[in-house]
Amino acid sequence: KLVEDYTQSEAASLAQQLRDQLADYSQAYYTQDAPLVEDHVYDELYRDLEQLEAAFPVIVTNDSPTQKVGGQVLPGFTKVTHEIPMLSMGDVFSEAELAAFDQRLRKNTATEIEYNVELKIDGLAIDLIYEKGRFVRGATRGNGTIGEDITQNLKTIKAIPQKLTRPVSIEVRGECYMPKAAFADLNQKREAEGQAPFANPRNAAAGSLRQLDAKVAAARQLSAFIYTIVTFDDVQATTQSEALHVLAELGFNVNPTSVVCQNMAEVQAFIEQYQGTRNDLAYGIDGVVLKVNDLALQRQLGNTVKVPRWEIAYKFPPEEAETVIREIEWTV
Ligand SMILES: NC(=O)c1cc2c(=O)c3cc(F)ccc3oc2nc1N
Repeated sequence: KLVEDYTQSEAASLAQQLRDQLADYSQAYYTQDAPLVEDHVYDELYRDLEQLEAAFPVIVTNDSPTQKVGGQVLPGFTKVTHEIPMLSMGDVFSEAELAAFDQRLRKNTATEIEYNVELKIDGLAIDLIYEKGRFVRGATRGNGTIGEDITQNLKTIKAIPQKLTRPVSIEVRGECYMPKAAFADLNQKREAEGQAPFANPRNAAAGSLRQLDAKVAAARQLSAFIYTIVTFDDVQATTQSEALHVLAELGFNVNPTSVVCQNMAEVQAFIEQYQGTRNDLAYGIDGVVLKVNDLALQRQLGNTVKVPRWEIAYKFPPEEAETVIREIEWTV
């Protein structure tokens, strides 16, 4: 049937079927790492939806995948207030400091402690707010209390769902990053156009999210991993590892490599595993994050003015330095 042969209500219901199908396909593609259909199938359905919405503009919905790429260029970013401050993490650079963190915690708490250990994605922190399962606002950390509203740019990131698998109202946080391959492509283009290349994927991601024209941000192939549930009105979790499962069930892209460790020997094994193989990852990491797994204990330990007491980031030695040293050894 040609688009013109449909009545408006037929077009509206067909468009919604297409949107639901496309949402299932992109969710599977970005969260289960298991595409349900070939890309060309997705593209054909997407084009059908675009044609239906072009023929009947009134049927467009704001969560339609066709609306992911922003419309007008913004004059600037409006400010947003984080009701619950977005803190940064304390960090340590040696195993000794890491052991001291662990000792200090164990001294302060009567109960046993297990950690949820996660890769430290080298990107920038983002805050996402969903109302009844729909993405309504995305923001940068800013100074922790005042951030910038970058909803329009975050809507262009395929790994950030417009609609959750359940109509829950929730605030979550994660890391927006540029995959290494996208970073290499972007710098190749920039050098071909005589523009200065970005120094690293983190700067490239930050620069892309600061774009006032969402079409530019959309072209930057950004991605995101979500790692924190901020509000628990509509969802429950008692540990960080459980919270990550809940986030994945809701349709968020969650990094698959975190593990629960009972002691520092297990933490050390995780560090050694990933410090050595970080070059094989499709995204940049600059360390690992240890989090007290029990959420009630996290709340009991609380935060200092700047950082949570219940987590620490262990930073890997900078890899650039290692390669430079290796080259010098080679020439000698
Ligand atoms: N870069 C990261 O991969 C990463 C970063 C943070 C944070 O910055 C962070 C900051 C907080 F105040 C609390 C929890 C956090 O958890 C985190 N977890 C992660 N995996």
